Amino acid sequence: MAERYAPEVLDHLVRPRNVGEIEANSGVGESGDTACGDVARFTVRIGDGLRLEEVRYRVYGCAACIACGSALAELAEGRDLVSAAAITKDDLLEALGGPLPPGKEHAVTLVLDALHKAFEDGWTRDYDALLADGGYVAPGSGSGKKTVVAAMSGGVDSAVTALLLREAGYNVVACTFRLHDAEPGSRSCCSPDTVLFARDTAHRMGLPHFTLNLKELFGRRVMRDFVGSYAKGSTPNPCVACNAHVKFHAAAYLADRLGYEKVATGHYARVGEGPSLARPEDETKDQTYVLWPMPKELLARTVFPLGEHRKTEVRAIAERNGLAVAYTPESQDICFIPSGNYRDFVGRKVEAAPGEIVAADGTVLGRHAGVANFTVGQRRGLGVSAKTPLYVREVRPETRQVVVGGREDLRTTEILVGATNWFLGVQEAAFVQIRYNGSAVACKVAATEREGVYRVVFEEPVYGVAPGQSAVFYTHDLDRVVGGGRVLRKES
Ligand SMILES: Nc1ncnc2c1ncn2[C@@H]1O[C@H](COP(=O)(O)OP(=O)(O)OP(=O)(O)O)[C@@H](O)[C@H]1O
Repeated sequence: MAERYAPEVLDHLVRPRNVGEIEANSGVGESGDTACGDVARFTVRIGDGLRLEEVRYRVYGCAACIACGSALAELAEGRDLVSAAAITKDDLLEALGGPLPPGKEHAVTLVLDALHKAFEDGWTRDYDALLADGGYVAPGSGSGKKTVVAAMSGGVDSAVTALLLREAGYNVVACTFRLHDAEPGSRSCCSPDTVLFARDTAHRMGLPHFTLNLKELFGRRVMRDFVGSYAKGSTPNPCVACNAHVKFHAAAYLADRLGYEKVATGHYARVGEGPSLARPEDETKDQTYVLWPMPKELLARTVFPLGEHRKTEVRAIAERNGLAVAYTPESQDICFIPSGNYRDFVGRKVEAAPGEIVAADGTVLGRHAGVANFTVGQRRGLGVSAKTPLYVREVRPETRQVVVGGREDLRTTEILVGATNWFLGVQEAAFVQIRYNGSAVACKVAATEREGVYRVVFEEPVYGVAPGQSAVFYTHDLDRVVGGGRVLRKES
């Protein structure tokens, strides 16, 4: 650690480069806050070929921050965007003649973050197409180069994904999505600290990194749907909604803007012929169930490197390569509810309207505070006592009734499935899986007179199937996903 500023730092202080603000800019980024005393603001102008024509900075803070801002602006200007996104803390320190004195290292993080936020702002300004209702599905650039945008959450799976792709000879750009405002102090994938951590991880691997702000899209397509589903008496799966509308579209959007061909995530799945979705090597981590709604055009340009690996190997790869993410815990079920208490989360968003708890014959057994607290198959928290265990059979939001019954009443032998997405021909569907960790049961699938709606008859009964759940169909060898859809309400 240096005891005093290097001559290069002093030079930047005496002759600061690129100070100012670009009026007609392509992106603005600010980091720090006046409470801690240091604020850095970068403006960038991006020209043809994604070249950083101009980079300007302003810093309100200590000498180290000012010198770092000046050095970073000078380093970045004139580069192409991808190369600027790969500038590391060490690159910046090298430009400043070596390490900063103790207590000043934060300056490097501050200015890099402000520059990256300017890039983030630039992408955000331009993605009306991404926010459009149909989502963003490009045909793939097919430039012939091995190029890939790897979605990096800050966890071990996506870090190893990027590493494996780099080792396989791809030009990799890592990107992290801000999906929601993480609850303060949480280790969620979207907390500001996690974005910094993901960027740091990418940079340590020598990879450029971008952040995309997808809060609006995620709020609209995932969180609103999540809350709305409970209020409508149906059971949502936010990971499914995110894969249907957000993650892959965003990665493909960035890939298209960069002229990159492929997109990758750290999901445990394979891309089979067709293309179709195939089960991964590690059956204990199989994520094909939540990937069914991926548009086929996007699957065609997707790589899942972890499909060939077991989780234990993935951690070992991370460890061998000295990645700090090697020991990160498994991510929680729902990324925007780190506490896991989704009833509480929904309860804060939906105005509760009380109603009746009834038996199938209409007998009133009790009262409840709101239908959003119930889901089919639920046993706990009914507030009704009976000699034999009671379960929620049905939620009727229109009459605010929750219908309960015994376990046998949950027995289901047939369902209707809509909003389907098929990778292979429907006739190949031989098994269906109704829950993420459930097992697949043999079934027969037939089209109905309603377009896009299928009748699925189970060969053995399934208990507690809720409307809104995903029904995912597999081939007779159980290896490939034929397609999937959402379970419809009986009367719909
Ligand atoms: N906020 C995010 N930004 C970028 N990519 C993300 C984000 N969240 C998830 N992903 C991508 O989706 C993949 C699957 O997400 P999931 O939430 O299942 O995480 P995971 O299996 O715990 O993976 P990881 O260990 O990488 O966090 C991740 O591996 C990553 O590629």
